[in-house]
Amino acid sequence: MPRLEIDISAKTYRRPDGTAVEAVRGLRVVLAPGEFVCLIGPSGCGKTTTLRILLGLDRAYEGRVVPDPATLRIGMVFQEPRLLPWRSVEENIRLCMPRQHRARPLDELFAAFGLAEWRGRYPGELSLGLARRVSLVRAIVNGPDLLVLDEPFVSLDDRAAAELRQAVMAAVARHRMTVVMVTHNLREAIELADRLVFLAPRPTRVIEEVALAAARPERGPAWIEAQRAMLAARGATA
Ligand SMILES: Nc1ncnc2c1ncn2[C@@H]1O[C@H](COP(=O)(O)OP(=O)(O)OP(=O)(O)O)[C@@H](O)[C@H]1O
Repeated sequence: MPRLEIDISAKTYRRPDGTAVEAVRGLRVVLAPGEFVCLIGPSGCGKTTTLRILLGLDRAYEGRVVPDPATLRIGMVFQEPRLLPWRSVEENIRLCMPRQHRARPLDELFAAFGLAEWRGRYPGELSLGLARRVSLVRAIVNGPDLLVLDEPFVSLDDRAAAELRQAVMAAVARHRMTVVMVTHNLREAIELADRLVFLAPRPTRVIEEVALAAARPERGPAWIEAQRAMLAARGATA
């Protein structure tokens, strides 16, 4: 994975009545290879718009993403796990693998993510936390260059969110990839990210960047709370 540059000088939507909605203006984020960056911003500021541009789903903007998203292998975890309901957990994962690799053993992968006992089950039998974990494994099974997580912990209870954070850490430890996560939750961002990028209200841009140097396993609750309090005192908000 090379260095990733997201440079959006302007993104404007047109409402059906012709009026303009300026979603992004002058947003620039540069990610080092293997870096984990969290985008934190208020509701409606333009986070989804930025992710859609990063994923190559929206090309109607001024600016550029380098390298072109079309040339990258990207794994994506949406809030909605988007699993095929008529396929088992294992089939959901194998179906997104290249045909020539589909038969490869996945026992170790399922075990590493606590999914061994769930591989034969169907999405309708899974809790939201488990379904997102399956969606995470599906996103990384082919070794992406870039992993994009859109509010992955929203609507989970504390335990399910903690288990999913462990799974994200396991994914990052197992496979070196650049990660972009969008979140409203400052604590979760502090627990996981190498760098926090705070976004302004719409039209969004970067207002502050904070590097977090501590190794992830050393980020206990007291450390996370101290960082959060320090950022809150400086006026950085989620
Ligand atoms: N297709 C569209 N047409 C017009 N306006 C749009 C369109 N899509 C998004 N917007 C507006 O652009 C702004 C940014 O939207 P976006 O979904 O990117 O924000 P967000 O930060 O992801 O929001 P949230 O935190 O609620 O998920 C919002 O004001 C939204 O109403």
